Amino acid sequence: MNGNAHPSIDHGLRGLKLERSVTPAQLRLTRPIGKIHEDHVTVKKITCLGSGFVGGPTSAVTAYKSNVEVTVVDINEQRIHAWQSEHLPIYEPGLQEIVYAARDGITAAFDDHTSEPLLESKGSLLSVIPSARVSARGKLFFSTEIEKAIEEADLIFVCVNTPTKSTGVGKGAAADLGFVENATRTIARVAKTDKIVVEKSTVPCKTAESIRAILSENARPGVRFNVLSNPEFLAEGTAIRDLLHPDRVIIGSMPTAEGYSAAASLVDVYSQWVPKERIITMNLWSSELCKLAANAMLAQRISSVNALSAICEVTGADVDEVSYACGLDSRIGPQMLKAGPGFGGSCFQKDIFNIVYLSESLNLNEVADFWRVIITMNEHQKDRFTRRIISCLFNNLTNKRIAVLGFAFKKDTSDTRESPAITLVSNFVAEQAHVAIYDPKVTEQQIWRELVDYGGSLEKLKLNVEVTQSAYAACEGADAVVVVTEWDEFSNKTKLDEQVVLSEIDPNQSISPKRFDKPREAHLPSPGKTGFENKTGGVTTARDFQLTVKSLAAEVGRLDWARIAQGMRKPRFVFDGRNMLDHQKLEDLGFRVEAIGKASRKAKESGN
Ligand SMILES: NC(=O)C1=CN([C@@H]2O[C@H](COP(=O)(O)OP(=O)(O)OC[C@H]3O[C@@H](n4cnc5c(N)ncnc54)[C@H](O)[C@@H]3O)[C@@H](O)[C@H]2O)C=CC1
Ligand SMILES: O=C(O)[C@H]1O[C@H](OP(=O)(O)OP(=O)(O)OC[C@H]2O[C@@H](n3ccc(=O)[nH]c3=O)[C@H](O)[C@@H]2O)[C@H](O)[C@@H](O)[C@@H]1O
Repeated sequence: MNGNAHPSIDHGLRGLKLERSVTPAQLRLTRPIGKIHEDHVTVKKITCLGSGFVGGPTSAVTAYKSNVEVTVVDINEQRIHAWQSEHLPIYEPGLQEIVYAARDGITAAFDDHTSEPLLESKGSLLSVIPSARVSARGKLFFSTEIEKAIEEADLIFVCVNTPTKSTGVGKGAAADLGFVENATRTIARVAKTDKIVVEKSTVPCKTAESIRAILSENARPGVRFNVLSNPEFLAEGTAIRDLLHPDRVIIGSMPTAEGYSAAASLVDVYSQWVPKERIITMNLWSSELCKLAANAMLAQRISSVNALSAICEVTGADVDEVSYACGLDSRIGPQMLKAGPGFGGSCFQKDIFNIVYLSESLNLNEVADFWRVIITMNEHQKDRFTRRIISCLFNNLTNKRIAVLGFAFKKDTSDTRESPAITLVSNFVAEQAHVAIYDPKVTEQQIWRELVDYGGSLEKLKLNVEVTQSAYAACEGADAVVVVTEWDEFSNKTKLDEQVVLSEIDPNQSISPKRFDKPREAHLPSPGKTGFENKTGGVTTARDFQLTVKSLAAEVGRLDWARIAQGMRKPRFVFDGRNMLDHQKLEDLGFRVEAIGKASRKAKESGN
């Protein structure tokens, strides 16, 4: 066997003809994880370094679903204290329920049939069932004692941040690996027994080589480390679902007996809740690169559809119809084709820069240019949206009040990193508008922090920006409402539409909740014939779907757009940055609606 190849991959691919008819699923099945290493350590205790958007939810689900005890530590003690409390430091649907179960032993608030948390988009079920607390202790711990937690663990997840470098060589492009290096050095210094070190943070290809070097050079005598790559693919807002039902789990190891043995130990942990055919083993460098590759490809789809949205706005084509039609091609698929104000979040931009920098370092300049255009397009989308707003508002924003609905980079998360809202608000302020911001989950402090980081002093910002506690307060007296984040509560689509969808469903049929998100009822595929798979690739039962719809129907506080209309200055503009609103209904209420990827009123009036 080739000494550099992983046997499980070689076994699978040897003799396999890669014809178009070979589906990814078939390819996966050719990599039998069961064959990897019989003789390996059974993991009893995991320590996770980093309690952020990945470390927290990943640890909670691991503790909840497996028989392993998980301790999460962080250099940010405040964050750990929040994880130990009733007010978790991040918002993610279902997270609170899973943490309460795994940390405190609470057993209620779970679906009787699936044993999964009943996910709600508003509030926590636990608030209505305080008596659900039981005395049994959970398997999830949050601690500030980093060294003790490292010492006790068999396996260590490294889930620390890897932001884009802001100074020095590679500034603005290369990943800052300082946090990974510090974490690695702490492990090397503290560990008194052998450890499996799992790189979960997203890192440039070949980082595991540096981690291995630091660990082996600094290890105490007799202590051995095994480094694995196990990138995380969860998306914020659906993190719990993604962790419970991942499309795939990737585990990269060194092509040595020790490497395979370490991989087998981690496979054992995941196989307690992930089907074996979804756990893929491969070499370390493929594993590191496939994470960057997945993000770059996903971001590329969004920039592609956003580029098309610009053409739609001028021609009168409708971007929702175009992307829906493209998504029906099974080779393209329906996900990540929603036009918007530009992608945000902590990873897409950072990881594309990462690939750009890697390509340039390898003297692959055309390759670097190819990936860089995705970011250029993203910036262009935010700029285009700003210009459209200015143009509609008679080329003048001075002293006009703009209500910005949503500040998080997407719905169902409190995360604001790289949110398009930051750029849009800053652009409006530069035009001397008065901006009123409302977001249901982002704190006022966080909004100020982002705006100050983007540029500007807090004192000056406060002259032109206010953060309100309700959407109505933000919209009162406004000249325009700009919907930036697609929070369900901003929707004016009736629950009746949802019930119609529900009534079409045969309860015995396996269907997907995703169709619920389709932009128009007329676009819904006929139930049971074509049903989309959900993001995790799994389908859910009609019963689960009905539960989802029921909990949505029970949701309180959808915006009353008639009330908003009453308080606004005329003409009343709504800029729908997410194509989430029923435009006809808004127009009936006297709004002028402009939306991404839809012909502007001006273009329509001039007959385009
Ligand atoms: N946010 C996301 O949706 C996803 C992020 N990732 C990747 O996962 C990694 C972590 O991302 P997030 O959780 O979003 O970052 P985050 O910034 O929310 O959390 C990272 C945490 O690590 C802590 N930390 C830093 N150095 C430490 C050390 N030496 N010991 C203990 N704790 C330490 C920080 O204080 C921070 O709380 C990044 O590489 C990111 O690219 C991967 C998939 C999804
Ligand atoms: O490495 C990461 O951090 C993660 O990055 C993304 O997850 P995330 O950034 O949390 O959220 P996405 O749902 O991918 O959305 C990213 C941005 O794209 C935008 N988007 C998404 C989908 C779409 O169709 N259109 C669109 O504009 C969202 O509004 C958001 O601003 C990937 O989806 C995850 O698989 C990956 O693990």
